[in-house]
Amino acid sequence: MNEKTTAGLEHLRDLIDGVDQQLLHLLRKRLDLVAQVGAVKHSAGVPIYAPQREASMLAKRRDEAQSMNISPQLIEDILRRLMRESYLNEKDVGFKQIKQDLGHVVVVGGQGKLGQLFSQMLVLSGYEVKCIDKNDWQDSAAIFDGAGLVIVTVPINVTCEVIRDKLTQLPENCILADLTSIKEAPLAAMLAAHSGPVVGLHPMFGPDVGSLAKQVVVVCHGRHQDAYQWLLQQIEIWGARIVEAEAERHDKAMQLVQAMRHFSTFVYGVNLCKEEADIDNLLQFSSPIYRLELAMVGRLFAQDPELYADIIFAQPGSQHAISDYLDNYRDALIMLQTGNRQAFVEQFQRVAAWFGDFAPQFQHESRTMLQSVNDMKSS
Ligand SMILES: C=C(O[C@@H]1C=C(C(=O)O)C=C[C@H]1O)C(=O)O
Repeated sequence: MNEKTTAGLEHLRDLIDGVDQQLLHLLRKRLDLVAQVGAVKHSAGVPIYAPQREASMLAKRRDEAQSMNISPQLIEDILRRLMRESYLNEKDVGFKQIKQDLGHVVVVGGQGKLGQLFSQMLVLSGYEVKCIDKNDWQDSAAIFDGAGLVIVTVPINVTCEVIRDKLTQLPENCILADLTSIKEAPLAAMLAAHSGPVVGLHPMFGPDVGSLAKQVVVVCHGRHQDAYQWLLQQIEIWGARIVEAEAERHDKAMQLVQAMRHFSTFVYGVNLCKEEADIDNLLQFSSPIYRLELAMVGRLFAQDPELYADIIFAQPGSQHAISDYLDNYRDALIMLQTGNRQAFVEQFQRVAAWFGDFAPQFQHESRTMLQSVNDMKSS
């Protein structure tokens, strides 16, 4: 490389640094505005996440980008990342308290990670929260006295037992709710233990989410919906979307969405371990999709085995879903063993037709994810 070109390059790089610094100032300005939005939302009780505003803003910026000869996807990516930052910043000012005269909240299992997250959100919304953990039952009568809401978030395998044995003496108008990832049995146990308002909740996220914006909370109605409607509204203010479901259908879906999926991820990990796969080496040869897949498998093993055992063992019906999967795996293996390439292709086409429009939609979505996996590489 000759001197002159290098000097030219250095000059351009200085200009780029200058533009990036301007970008930083603009980002600061945007974050300050978002903080103001957060304060206004807090006092008005407006949800942190505003999907319509986001959609219309993205559409306008995409159009403008197009007319400036900038890729619309580029501005969309940048704005989506900024909006994620906004949710975290808006959270700092706290949330409007929807129910002023509730009395306190008791979180049963308050030391668990999900219990801590919900306690934090409730405290950020002005509620007084008391926790009960497994060693605190001797004081429970005093803790429950005057409670307006009791949230049960203990391991699945003891949930029904705790409800049945410990939650029969709650104040009459107190709301009893649970956060268990299965719903039918805990809901029935709550309805039997308590004659006041009852609601089953299933937050469809782990405790490591930075914000509840865009997350889903499944609601299975129990009794006296009018009495706990404010709680659903409060959760919406935190940014989450409420999805109503019937307990039995929810549990059936969980056999596929959770039990079978986590189980196959578990087996994938077992297989890598038994094969003594060299992860460093695999990563070197990995495409972004493989890296993403490995990350999804690896992240399971960074978490609590008890939690996954609970989820997988929670419903007897999950065995059938998992065993059907094994049958399909075996059938597919037979195609391979018998060299039946044609059968493979035909099966593939059948499944593709069954996915229908979802297949291209998923391809599109995953492309963006894969690109960000690639962006994260630093060598
Ligand atoms: C800033 C707001 O809150 C959120 C963040 C947005 C942003 O960063 O642009 C847009 C919509 C909301 O989901 C708002 O409501 O305007």
